[in-house]
Amino acid sequence: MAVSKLNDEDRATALNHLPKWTYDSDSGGIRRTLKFEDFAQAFGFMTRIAILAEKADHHPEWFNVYNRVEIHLTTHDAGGLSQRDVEMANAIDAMTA
Ligand SMILES: C[C@H](O)[C@H](O)[C@H]1CNC2=NC(N)=NC(=O)C2=N1
Repeated sequence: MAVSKLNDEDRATALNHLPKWTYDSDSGGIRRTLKFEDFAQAFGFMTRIAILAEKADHHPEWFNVYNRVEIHLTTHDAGGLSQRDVEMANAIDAMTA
């Protein structure tokens, strides 16, 4: 399914609803860092996201050290932030609320 990059206005609106995420103008994506109690909690979270990502065919870029997970969401096919990233960010927020 074709997916397009959000324009500036739609991106600003989306980011207003995602206060835990930071726009990275260099990459055109959004970032959030999460901290868990320990590695098992962090990895369990990553596993749940991995299942969602496979279903959505939309995959996060991420980095994990012990209890910290740094997530970067961008849409390679669109060359920046798309609605798919916004949906993934919302799913992540819902899972960590
Ligand atoms: C062929 C397949 O649909 C694409 O490569 C999907 C897979 N996962 C993806 N994940 C992300 N983050 N961006 C994409 O453009 C993307 N494309």
